[in-house]
Amino acid sequence: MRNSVVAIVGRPNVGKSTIFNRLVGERISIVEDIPGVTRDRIYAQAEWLNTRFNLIDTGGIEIGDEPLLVQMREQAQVAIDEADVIVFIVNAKEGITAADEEVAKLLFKSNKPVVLAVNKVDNPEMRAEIYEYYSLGFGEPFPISGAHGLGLGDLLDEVVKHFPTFSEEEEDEDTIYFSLIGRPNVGKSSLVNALLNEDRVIVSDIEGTTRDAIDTHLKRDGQNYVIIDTAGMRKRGKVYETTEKYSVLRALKAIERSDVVLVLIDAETGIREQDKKIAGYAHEAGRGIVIVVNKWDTVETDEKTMKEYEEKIRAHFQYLDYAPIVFLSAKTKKRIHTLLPMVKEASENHAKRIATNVLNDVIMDAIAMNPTPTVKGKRLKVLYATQVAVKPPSFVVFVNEPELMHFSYQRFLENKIRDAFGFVGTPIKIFARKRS
Ligand SMILES: Nc1nc2c(ncn2[C@@H]2O[C@H](COP(=O)(O)OP(=O)(O)OP(=O)(O)O)[C@@H](O)[C@H]2O)c(=O)[nH]1
Ligand SMILES: Nc1nc2c(ncn2[C@@H]2O[C@H](COP(=O)(O)OP(=O)(O)OP(=O)(O)O)[C@@H](O)[C@H]2O)c(=O)[nH]1
Repeated sequence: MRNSVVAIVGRPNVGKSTIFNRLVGERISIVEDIPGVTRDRIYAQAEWLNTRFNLIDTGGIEIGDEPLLVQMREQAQVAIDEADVIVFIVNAKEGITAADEEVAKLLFKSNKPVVLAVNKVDNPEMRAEIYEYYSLGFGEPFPISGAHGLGLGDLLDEVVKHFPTFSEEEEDEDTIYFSLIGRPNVGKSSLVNALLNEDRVIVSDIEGTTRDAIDTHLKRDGQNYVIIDTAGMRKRGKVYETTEKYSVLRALKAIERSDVVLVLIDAETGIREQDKKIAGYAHEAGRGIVIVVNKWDTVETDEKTMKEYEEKIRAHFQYLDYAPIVFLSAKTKKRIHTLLPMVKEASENHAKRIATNVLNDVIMDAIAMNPTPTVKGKRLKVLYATQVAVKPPSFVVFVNEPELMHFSYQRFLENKIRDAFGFVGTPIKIFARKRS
């Protein structure tokens, strides 16, 4: 089941980023610090009343040096195309401007649910002034103050009311959903085509669950696969679709629905900053990951090349140490046949459950080998561990004092779990919880 998507739209300086950060703030600060990922983000997960949703700050999508009105039209269009609910923000200190009216017109025509928020209403006296905003045609305006965190609860209550309901059957448990992400030109479409040509049994191209996402079905060795959003990958045209931020946004949506994400790297041009950013998102989302080095045909190879390239990747993507690397060529189809089995393995590991008794045997052996650390005279005691979730496999380790579980010891336990159960291709999560 996918999360609903909420997009924030409004003129520059109305407070979009302030509100975005308020709504997702805590989540952003708890995620691991992966270089380039947390900075200037326009997309994040948020939660309200136990409902998770994805939030887009369209203000972060800047389209070259187009004039303001064009920028705003494009941003509104992103919201209309991508979101289930749009939060339209205006500035109480400035009243309704011509640009507000222009955007309002576009949003109005789209028939998407729009919730109007009047920002910078920093004190109760100002609430009386919000009535002029009824004229924008979106019903009751919600007075908020992003800076002071006022009115956001009422606003979210209204937003959540408009979420569509998604049926659970949308996704088939026995099918492996995967997506290909990577910089423009790394060969995503070529690789999809290569996979399809190799497998004659293409079921069909059917309309995906999200608007204009086309899922491609294929079957190989009795296993069903769906490649997500291959249409989105091919689509080009609208001005905003050529911006880097927007292509990241597209990748994020595909990641959201994937069991496994193929992170493509171009062997010809090497690893770039943007590769790390994209891979970081996939890791953060907790999906299975396979790193694919495409265009391997362009590299002069001897017996050491692959090993050296692998070391380079490991150094650049340290947090992806669990991801297998496949070197191939979409063009010559060299080693293409190794890809789907790898995707399958990653997917199986991503969904794997370990019985509690077996898990505890491994943990206790690990502790016997490398006793728990002592911090300021207090020793960490591990009582027992249990797997609490799959996709990705998540473990809770019950301990006397969670603060005594140092990062390095947690890492040690993670490695032991990996050694014992072989979680190739999937991140795993470990949480220390108090139990006396
Ligand atoms: N008084 C007041 N100021 C606010 C409030 N919310 C945001 N601001 C201020 O408004 C200015 C613009 O806020 P941003 O969040 O950067 O606005 P934005 O819409 O993301 O702007 P762009 O990135 O240019 O599109 C900043 O100086 C904020 O501190 C608020 O509720 N009250
Ligand atoms: N030599 C070589 N060229 C390749 C390979 N795979 C793709 N290419 C070429 O790389 C270029 C880009 O390939 P695409 O498949 O369009 O790349 P993409 O990632 O889908 O690109 P965008 O749609 O822009 O995101 C094309 O000219 C391909 O022919 C490969 O394995 N070897």
